[in-house]
Amino acid sequence: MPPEVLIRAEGLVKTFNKKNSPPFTAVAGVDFEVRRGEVFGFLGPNGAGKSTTMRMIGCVSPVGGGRLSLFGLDPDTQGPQIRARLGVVPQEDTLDLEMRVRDNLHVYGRYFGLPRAVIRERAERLLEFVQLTDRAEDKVEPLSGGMKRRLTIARALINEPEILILDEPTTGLDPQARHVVWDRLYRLKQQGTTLILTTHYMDEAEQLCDRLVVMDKGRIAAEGSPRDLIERYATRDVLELRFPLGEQEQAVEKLQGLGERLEPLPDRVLVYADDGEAALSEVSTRGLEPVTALVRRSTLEDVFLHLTGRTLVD
Ligand SMILES: Nc1ncnc2c1ncn2[C@@H]1O[C@H](COP(=O)(O)OP(=O)(O)OP(=O)(O)O)[C@@H](O)[C@H]1O
Repeated sequence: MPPEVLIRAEGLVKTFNKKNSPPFTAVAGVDFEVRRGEVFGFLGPNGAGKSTTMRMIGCVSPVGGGRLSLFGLDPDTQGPQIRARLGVVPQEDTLDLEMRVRDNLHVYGRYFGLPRAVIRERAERLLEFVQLTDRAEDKVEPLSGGMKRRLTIARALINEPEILILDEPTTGLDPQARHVVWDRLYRLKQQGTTLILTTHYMDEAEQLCDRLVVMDKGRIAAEGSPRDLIERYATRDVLELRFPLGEQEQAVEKLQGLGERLEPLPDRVLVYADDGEAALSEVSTRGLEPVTALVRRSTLEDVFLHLTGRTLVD
């Protein structure tokens, strides 16, 4: 049996009316399905419409047009029933900084109307899960960014949600803290929780997502697994060449026809070729002397560049 579809969006739209300016469409008709047990990602740069889409999924912002259903329910009329089955980790931490770590979980449990004994048991289990047991009695304020993010994740799990929604879960964290968060999210997936996340980090999308949509300017540019997308929209290798100041334009002329595609960026030229090493030796055959030359595998960043002509992080 194919996995159950938990979220279905068809032609989903969100338009904001702003004073003294024309209406702005942040989400311009997107279609996607999220299946039980998968990690589904929205990858795109700032302003692509990811958070706006998440807010509609989280039933905190009304659907502006098209259709959206979660668990077969309608967010317009059945928001509370849906919210009871969701966990939400917003982009900005909204923890109570003056409160102790453990109390942040207890307050949330009471918000969901859970019995005290259940809250106590779950809070301890979740603190253990996010590795904050030894900080349970501390105030939230002095915790590191990574700890706060983990506590927000624990808080979002207090109602044992079927779907956990994470809006940019590791933005602003240092590399080590990001890896700890990724590890916990991976564990949740193994335990069967469906995860939806937004990110503008291609490494995060590649590490975590089973499937993702590439979003740009309110639209979906492509959909698939990270591997599918790379196979479909990029070559196996990329050769990155940097030339002395002012010499790139001339070099690009000499590079014409090399590999499948050339992508001149302000500070370097990308040569898309399945065999990067062979392309590199052709560079010197053509009499070019780059300052640096690097052969690497294609990533989702290359997919995004191909689809939109821009890099993910400006
Ligand atoms: N309440 C609002 N009123 C007016 N415009 C809005 C509102 N919310 C979002 N927008 C606009 O909609 C566009 C999409 O924003 P959104 O936050 O969904 O993008 P995003 O892909 O999540 O990017 P980010 O990574 O910056 O959160 C932006 O241009 C934003 O300014």
